[in-house]
Amino acid sequence: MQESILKIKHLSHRYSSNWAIRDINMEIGQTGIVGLLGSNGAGKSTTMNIICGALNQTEGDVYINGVNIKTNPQQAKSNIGFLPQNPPLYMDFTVDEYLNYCAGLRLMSKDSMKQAIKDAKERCGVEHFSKRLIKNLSGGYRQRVGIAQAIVHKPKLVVLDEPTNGLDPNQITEVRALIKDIAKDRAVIFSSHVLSEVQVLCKDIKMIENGRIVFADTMDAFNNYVEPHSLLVSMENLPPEEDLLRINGINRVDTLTARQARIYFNGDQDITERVVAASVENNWRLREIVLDKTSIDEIFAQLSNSSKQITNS
Ligand SMILES: Nc1ncnc2c1ncn2[C@@H]1O[C@H](COP(=O)(O)OP(=O)(O)OP(=O)(O)O)[C@@H](O)[C@H]1O
Repeated sequence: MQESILKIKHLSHRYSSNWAIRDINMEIGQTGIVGLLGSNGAGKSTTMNIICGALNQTEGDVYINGVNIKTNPQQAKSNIGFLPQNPPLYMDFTVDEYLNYCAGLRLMSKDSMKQAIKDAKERCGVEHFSKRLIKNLSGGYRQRVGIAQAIVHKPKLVVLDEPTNGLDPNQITEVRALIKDIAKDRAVIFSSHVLSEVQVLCKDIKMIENGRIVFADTMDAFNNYVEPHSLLVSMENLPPEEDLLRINGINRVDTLTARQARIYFNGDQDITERVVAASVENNWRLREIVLDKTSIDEIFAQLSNSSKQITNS
């Protein structure tokens, strides 16, 4: 079996007296995108900084392609590309100067550097700005340059800390497409506090809250978990609860007002169609039907409270 590109064992970190992360375990494969989702202060940056060797952990181990980053940092880091939350861009460098400098830091040979920089620029769509000063690029293009420095040495693992933060909607779409593209032939782990972003990009999700992993599974499993199980209806002729309970799949009804009820169902999303059909058939005069979507804050609260520690990754 192929070695996982990233393995984290019992990772904990304490800043002075406060634990920022506690007992984090995870393992990710050689390709695909993994999303690290967490609210502000959850511990995403701390985890990523340790994975990339930018911060020395208090406890636990991180292996990059089987190599322990603490005991063998140079070899482990050769397989990592990192875009920190505040990209380390030099505003007075041109794109070419900056990427040359970064390739040098990666100890690339002069011979391989030229082609590698050309490849990274092409991949990130910045080749036409090669001679432009970074300070004269838009936010989206600066982020592309940040990603180009993270892939210039062709690492097997790319770590991106909130890569779309602060970008406008078009730039976000472009950077997401770029992330998808670079993940075709390597593993990418990126952090975000935006659930929809993780949903559109990732095959696996790790949710971190208060420094602990509270959910780790596939995106499909997560979507199942957060699927709505209740809906709100408003009807001119709201029927008695027992009539609504006769609709297949409904297991509870709370009448809220003379015209409004909350209906609980078994998770089968076709329920809305059946409610609409029953309403038409019985002249209940449906005015509104809304699925109760769980907000990201509620999901975090639920997962943190139930301490759902799934570590089957
Ligand atoms: N250098 C530091 N010294 C002391 N405490 C820190 C330091 N860096 C982070 N923390 C604390 O550690 C916890 C985790 O922070 P971290 O930056 O890892 O979270 P995050 O999920 O990346 O949040 P954000 O999205 O706001 O960056 C927070 O409580 C934060 O205040």
